[in-house]
Amino acid sequence: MSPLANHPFWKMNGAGNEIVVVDLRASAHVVTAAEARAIAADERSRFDQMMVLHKPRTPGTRCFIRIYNTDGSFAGACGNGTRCVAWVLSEEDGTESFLVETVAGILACRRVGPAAFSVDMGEPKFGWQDIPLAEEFRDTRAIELQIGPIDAPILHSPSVVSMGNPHAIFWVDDPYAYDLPKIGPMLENHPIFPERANISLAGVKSRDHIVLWVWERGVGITRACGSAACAALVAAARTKRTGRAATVSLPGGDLHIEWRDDNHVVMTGPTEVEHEGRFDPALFATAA
Ligand SMILES: N[C@@H](CCC[C@H](N)C(=O)O)C(=O)O
Repeated sequence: MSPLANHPFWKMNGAGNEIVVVDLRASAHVVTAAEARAIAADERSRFDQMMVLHKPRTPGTRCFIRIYNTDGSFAGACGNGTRCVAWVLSEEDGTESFLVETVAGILACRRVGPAAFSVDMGEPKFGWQDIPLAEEFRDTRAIELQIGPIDAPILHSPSVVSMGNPHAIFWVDDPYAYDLPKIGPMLENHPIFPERANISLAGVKSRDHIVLWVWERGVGITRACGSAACAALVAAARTKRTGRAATVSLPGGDLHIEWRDDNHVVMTGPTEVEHEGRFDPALFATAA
């Protein structure tokens, strides 16, 4: 039987981003990529990201979180998923402010409504080696990358940012005017991104409003991406397109992003529980 069977499980979403939370704090098991893919492949547990809770690694934190994409790959950050974890932890003991940890660092979570949370997503990184990129670019506000005919590119000159995971943001008038399902995977897997990248089309509507459509690394098109919303706001502010706070409108809903003067990026948004229970052992009859 799978080591995940009978452990607590929540099927949730964060602004439409499909999230599964699994509580393995009572287990030493580390979910394999094959197990993650099997879970994502079953309608009862399909996800864009799976957030697996492990025992805390750092005193003062509630848990260490491993983040898996649909394809079984690891991710360093997941804003929408972290808000869903925050809901689980707040419901567990009634607290409304606490710390969690991912490979990207320690994140402060705060309940701001019955189903709304703010997460300090940490500090953005802009160095070409931090994104990472395969070659040096001194100004990551706009790098030399384009797609389409050389003399009439479809998209070009993206900003790149790391929020603990790699993001490329292309600036366009109408994000939905592009065939992102077709161009997304070409850009995700472009050799300039040695760890692949999340690809966003961003339409700046005002100094405090961005419309965003995202092709996520290891997933595809999603209805929302919290770390992409953070990356887009930071990149927009760096390039003087917006101020340091904005509403980011994604297909699944709005997120509020603030890039504070202490360089931390705070994301605020909704969570929703779709169903919860314990992992069904039969689900893993097929898992390798
Ligand atoms: N949807 C997430 C992003 C998850 C990770 C991303 N696909 C990656 O591989 O970096 C979010 O809300 O941030």
